[in-house]
Amino acid sequence: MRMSLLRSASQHLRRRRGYSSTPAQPERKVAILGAAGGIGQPLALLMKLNPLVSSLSLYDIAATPGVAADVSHINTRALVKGFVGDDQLGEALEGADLVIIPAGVPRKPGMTRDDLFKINAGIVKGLCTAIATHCPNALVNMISNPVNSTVPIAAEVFKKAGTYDEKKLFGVTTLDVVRAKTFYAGKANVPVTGVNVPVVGGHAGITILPLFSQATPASNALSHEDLVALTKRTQDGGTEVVEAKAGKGSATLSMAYAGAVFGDACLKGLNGVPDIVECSFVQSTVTELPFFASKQVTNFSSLHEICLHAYS
Ligand SMILES: NC(=O)C1=CN([C@@H]2O[C@H](COP(=O)(O)OP(=O)(O)OC[C@H]3O[C@@H](n4cnc5c(N)ncnc54)[C@H](O)[C@@H]3O)[C@@H](O)[C@H]2O)C=CC1
Ligand SMILES: O=C([O-])CC(=O)C(=O)O
Repeated sequence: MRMSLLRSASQHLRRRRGYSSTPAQPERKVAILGAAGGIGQPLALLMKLNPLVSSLSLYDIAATPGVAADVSHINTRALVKGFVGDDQLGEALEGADLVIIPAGVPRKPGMTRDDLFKINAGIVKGLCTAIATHCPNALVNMISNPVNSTVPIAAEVFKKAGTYDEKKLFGVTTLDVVRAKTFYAGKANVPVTGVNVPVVGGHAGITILPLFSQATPASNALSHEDLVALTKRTQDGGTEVVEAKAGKGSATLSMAYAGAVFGDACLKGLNGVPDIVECSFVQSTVTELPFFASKQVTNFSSLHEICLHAYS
């Protein structure tokens, strides 16, 4: 009796967190486009470890079958399939609930994210055209840079195809939040696990605006100079990694972690878990800018219908 009560209480808790293990657990297909890359591979690993994923579709223009074979041996729920080349893109996307896009070239030292625009805009345009055809209802998490431009490009592609739903398109700015939390905890000398810092604006240089005034737990140990230095370090976090990697790309492992955190929040939203809050670069009315990163609460009034409420 005691054991069965404990079991049912634990199942209830898991269901509330979106990790139900009952037969009613929803099937969720996640597709990663650019899955063979520096971000794509560790992101594939992390999504394979996520119990909310039932099907994981790994697509790239290069070498995905090897990555898929490797990840598929891990004994977790998600069934993994690898797809490669233009011909297999449609099959990779068919029925996806969530599409995560880290496809595109990364920066080298001396470049800005805007220098990636020409090549990555074309890649994103092609991939979003296929999403509009094969999984028009999917949530889209855009990682490819420059996020400040690739998200509006994706929106235009979806508008042209007649499938645009602004509540389903997200620029992934979670890495800025991850960095702000880490740097703040270090400076304020508080345990990082309990720290939260909203980051608004965009995902490039001074458009990245960490709101340390709203950080929790609040710290009065930090001087104005500390806050200025923390803000600058968060804004320059990407460049710090690009320079440290000295020509061998930009952040991949921390980005894969951040992408997995944001992807998990989207899946929980789809599963009806209430009040999941993450910052993201979305179509917005918070400022006069058409797109702006701010805190988003994901709620689902019905399956596949996501309602995002921006906080100002
Ligand atoms: N939003 C963010 O916070 C961050 C964004 N990034 C961006 O993510 C992107 C990827 O970075 P990495 O993984 O380091 O680069 P990478 O070069 O290691 O991997 C990119 C992958 O995309 C694939 N690819 C290229 N064109 C494709 C297409 N049309 N369809 C499918 N796959 C395609 C390549 O074959 C490669 O495997 C870059 O644009 C980078 O700037 C990187 C870090 C943080
Ligand atoms: O800096 C870059 O090029 C990659 C990126 O967006 C980041 O690490 O925040």
